[in-house]
Amino acid sequence: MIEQPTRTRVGVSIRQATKAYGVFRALDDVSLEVAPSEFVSILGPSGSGKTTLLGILGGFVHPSSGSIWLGSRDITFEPPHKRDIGIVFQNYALFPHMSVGENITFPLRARRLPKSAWPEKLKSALEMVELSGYESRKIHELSGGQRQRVALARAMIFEPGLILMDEPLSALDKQLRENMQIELKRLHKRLGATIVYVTHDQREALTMSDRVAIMNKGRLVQVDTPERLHDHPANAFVARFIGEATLLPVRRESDTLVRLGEQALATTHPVPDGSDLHLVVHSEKLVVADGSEHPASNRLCGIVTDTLYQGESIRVFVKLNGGGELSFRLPSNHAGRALMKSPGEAIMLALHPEDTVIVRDAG
Ligand SMILES: Nc1ncnc2c1ncn2[C@@H]1O[C@H](COP(=O)(O)OP(=O)(O)OP(=O)(O)O)[C@@H](O)[C@H]1O
Repeated sequence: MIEQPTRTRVGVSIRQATKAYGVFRALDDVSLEVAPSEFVSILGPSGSGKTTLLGILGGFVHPSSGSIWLGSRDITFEPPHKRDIGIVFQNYALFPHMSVGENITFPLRARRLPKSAWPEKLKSALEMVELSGYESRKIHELSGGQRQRVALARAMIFEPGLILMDEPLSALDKQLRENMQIELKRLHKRLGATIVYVTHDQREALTMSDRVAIMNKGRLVQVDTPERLHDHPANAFVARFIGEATLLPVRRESDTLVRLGEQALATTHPVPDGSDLHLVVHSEKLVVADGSEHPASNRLCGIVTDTLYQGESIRVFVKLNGGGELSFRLPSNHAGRALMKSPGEAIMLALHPEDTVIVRDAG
């Protein structure tokens, strides 16, 4: 394994960037600071502006206003090849007629680095992605995961200050994709490169990133650690987008109390002001109330409407007595099955006040 101590670790700063196409704003006043060595994912629904944001970082899209900084350098008007940025695309964009070695050293050729410096750089790039000995192979002789690693080595060989990735794993099957997520995360830890990663897969973003930036309609809605995003979404849009959550309308009673129908629910988190409030119920935070739950837990009563076997878990759908529906999961093991109810049976669920999260509507 090779460390790359020579790598310049720089942060990137997007300042009040807007991209307008006529009256439509693909990006609307977006500011984002990515720290040196940080891994930040951009996550959002289709058309929310992720690729546009990556494009203005890479220099393929010119912002209508605002500026882009790489460390202390204003790169807003620099062409892509002068930006010191490595890019990995979804389809890898490898040259099929070239060998692995020729593909990886391509950026050195493009940058006119003396040929005498290539072998050493190629050797460490191959070691970095664990493909030593593959330099003569043709691209079509590689697996999807290996191709992805070649693309990564090619993006990293010139030691760029910033690496941009646009859905780089989306063409891989589920198993390989999950392995590559872990591999990429390890690689990032080892190399300390600054990475901005676009994905529409929330699980991928939560798994890999130091922070995730959630986009909607050209704007950043929340930029936070995966844990904060999941457990403390800024609003109903983020709550619906992250994790498996049901949102139920509630009324504010006090700073620590809301009402769901006639049922009072306590929370340890300050209840936001306003009349458009929702309780965020993540299925994994609900437990069947069987006496073993925390005594301060909120209780939700209802009738089981359906059960769905999903391999590692059983998803149980419940119609609440006060109106509203939600689902929760039981592990598909002996203990889980012991708590199972059949459709038509009454059930009581417990939700700890710390897991009782209230958000405002997206607004
Ligand atoms: N050249 C263009 N002219 C006009 N509108 C554009 C142009 N490029 C992008 N857009 C619009 O800007 C919005 C954001 O597009 P963008 O490609 O950044 O979204 P995205 O979040 O990457 O979506 P996806 O996940 O589908 O790739 C979309 O509504 C798109 O139609």
